[in-house]
Amino acid sequence: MPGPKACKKTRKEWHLTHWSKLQFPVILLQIDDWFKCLDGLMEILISKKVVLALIILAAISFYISYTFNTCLVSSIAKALPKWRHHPVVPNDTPIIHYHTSVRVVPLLESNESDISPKYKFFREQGLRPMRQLPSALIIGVKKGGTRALLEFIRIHPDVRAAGSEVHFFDKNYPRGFQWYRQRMPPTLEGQLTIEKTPSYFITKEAPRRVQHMNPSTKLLVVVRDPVTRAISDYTQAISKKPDMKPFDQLVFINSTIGCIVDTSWGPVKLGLYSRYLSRWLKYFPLSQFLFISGERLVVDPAIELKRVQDFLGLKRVVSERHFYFNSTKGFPCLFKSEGHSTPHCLGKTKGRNHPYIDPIVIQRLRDFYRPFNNRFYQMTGINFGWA
Ligand SMILES: Nc1ncnc2c1ncn2[C@@H]1O[C@H](COP(=O)(O)OS(=O)(=O)O)[C@@H](OP(=O)(O)O)[C@H]1O
Repeated sequence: MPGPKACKKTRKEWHLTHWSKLQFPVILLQIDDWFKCLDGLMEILISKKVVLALIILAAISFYISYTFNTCLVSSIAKALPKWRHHPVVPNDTPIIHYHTSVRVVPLLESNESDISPKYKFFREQGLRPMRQLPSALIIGVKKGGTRALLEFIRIHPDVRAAGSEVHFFDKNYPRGFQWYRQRMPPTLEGQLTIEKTPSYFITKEAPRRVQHMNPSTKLLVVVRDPVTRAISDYTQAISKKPDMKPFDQLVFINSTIGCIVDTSWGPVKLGLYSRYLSRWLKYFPLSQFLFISGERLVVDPAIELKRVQDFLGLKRVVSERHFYFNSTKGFPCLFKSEGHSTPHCLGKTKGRNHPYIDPIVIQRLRDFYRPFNNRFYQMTGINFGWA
């Protein structure tokens, strides 16, 4: 049995005594013996050479990890500005759906603002809607029934419309066509984009500008008896400015009832349809216009919608079954539409009560408009029957 001095032997001796004991009969090995020899083992491990080797090893591994991280950070930094300078995904970038727990969100262009069911449907089908410039415009006339027409035609599954008036061809033209296109809803191939801004009809530059966008643009004009149109226009104006003078004072020069009609007053001037139309006809053939009767749109919307669908080359989808007459409102309303799944009418700014106007004033206005109306009937080939 080795005594306490056994492990104070030289390393050579230790190898001789203990390694030989490991390789040969284990019986010879005594637990006591091993405890005492641990000291010897430690002595070897903490010898100077081992410590030096460990320091070198640590230094090498630190250098490798530092170099790797620096390269990684610099390559990310190089890539970042590219994302910043190209914020818009081209329109033909496919929308990818991954069925994993990670939600993939289109990084650069978001169509999330358009939450209409038609749009959601496209996305669910993996289709790629794109924004297009309108191929049809409701250009007028103000207070003719343009909102009703837009809301009725957009029930059609192949029609998508800009919700609010964009005023591109009158006020926003300097912003450019790219800006205009971005205001349009996304559509699929075969779907038609439509926009309505009634002031286009009376804007001098609009015909040339629309032609510049697309000479085959289809133009829809909802017209209404210019006398009731003028009263409707006045009703809207006084609702915003209650201290306005009465209609019969504004409609005549010098406020003298029955005297000369003031054609410089907006509500009167806008009813001179033939004048405005002749401007448009310098840029577009008559075949590119569809004139819709504002009166018939109230009495029988389905008939007018049939004409509109035919003119736009659409399947006849919108029909009688989409409308009901709301006797409280006094106007046709919709059972459902793009934005509502329940029956609803147009807003309360549509179908306002008109103020009482002296019948003499009305007759005077009718006489005034007659020659202009006849001219308009001749130009369009349609007798709208305004008395
Ligand atoms: N279904 C239905 N519901 C409500 N109102 C209807 C409808 N169909 C046509 N109209 C008539 O539309 C008139 C408003 O015309 P616009 O939408 O062209 O007005 S605007 O120029 O956009 O302000 C509006 O004019 P007012 O009656 O003077 O308010 C209505 O007569």
